[in-house]
Amino acid sequence: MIQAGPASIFAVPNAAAAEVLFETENLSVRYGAQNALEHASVNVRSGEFVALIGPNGAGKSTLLKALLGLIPTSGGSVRFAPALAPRPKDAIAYVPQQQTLDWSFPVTVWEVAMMGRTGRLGWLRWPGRTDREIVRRALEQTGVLDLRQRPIADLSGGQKQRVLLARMLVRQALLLLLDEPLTGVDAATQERVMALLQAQARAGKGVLMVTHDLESAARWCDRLILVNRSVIAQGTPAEVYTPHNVEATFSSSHLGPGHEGA
Ligand SMILES: Nc1ncnc2c1ncn2[C@@H]1O[C@H](COP(=O)(O)OP(=O)(O)OP(=O)(O)O)[C@@H](O)[C@H]1O
Repeated sequence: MIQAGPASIFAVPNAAAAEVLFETENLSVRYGAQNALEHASVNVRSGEFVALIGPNGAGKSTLLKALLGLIPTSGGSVRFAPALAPRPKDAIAYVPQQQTLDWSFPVTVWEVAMMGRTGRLGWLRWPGRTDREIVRRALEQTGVLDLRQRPIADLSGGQKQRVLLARMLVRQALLLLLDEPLTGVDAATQERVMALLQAQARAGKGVLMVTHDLESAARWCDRLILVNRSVIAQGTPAEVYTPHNVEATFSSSHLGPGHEGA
């Protein structure tokens, strides 16, 4: 049973006028002989908090990486809104999976968050008072301001995740792509992260978050995209969160022998 949560309380503001920030059409990605993603047609509008949900190996990270141009696509297209199109990488903030990063790097929490400003600062420009204030506010919002002098290697998993969120916030990007930001965080922090991301969407950003937590996504997000190599269903939680769709998305049979490409 899905409880009426924040997602159903707040409709997407002025949805008709909200700008489509990106749109994929029949996007496909292959790794060698393996089809990781097939014919995915999805979009995210400004003002929307969207969850990308599926089991391990479903192609969720692949979709984010394809959007960012980090991996080659094998078919289909990605179209960005004019506001993002000139330099999509500058207008998109990406939070990769925590375990893909090197946390032994000798930098402090403050320095990692400030790295989110470097794209805007450019070479040879020292962070100014505005940059420092933006970083301070982001660390405060994510609840790690008191850890700012600590080396990142000393942090717990949940604290690391908060630092990554702070680094994302300071980018002040239009489109936020997050790969499993709820991994390793406790239940209370999960709610805080979801509230923070929803607030970003309400402020006009587009947010696309990979998660395995269907229940939480259904409570907080405006739309869900269920994926298992191809898009199984997409729509509002009420439309999409059905036993049939959950079964179709998470049943291992979907990733049977056909998972290998021809
Ligand atoms: N660099 C790569 N080379 C070869 N195969 C890859 C590569 N990256 C991913 N794959 C494969 O592509 C498929 C989709 O992987 P992807 O990482 O997108 O899944 P995911 O949905 O993000 O999974 P998870 O929930 O486990 O993070 C998997 O079968 C994976 O093994």
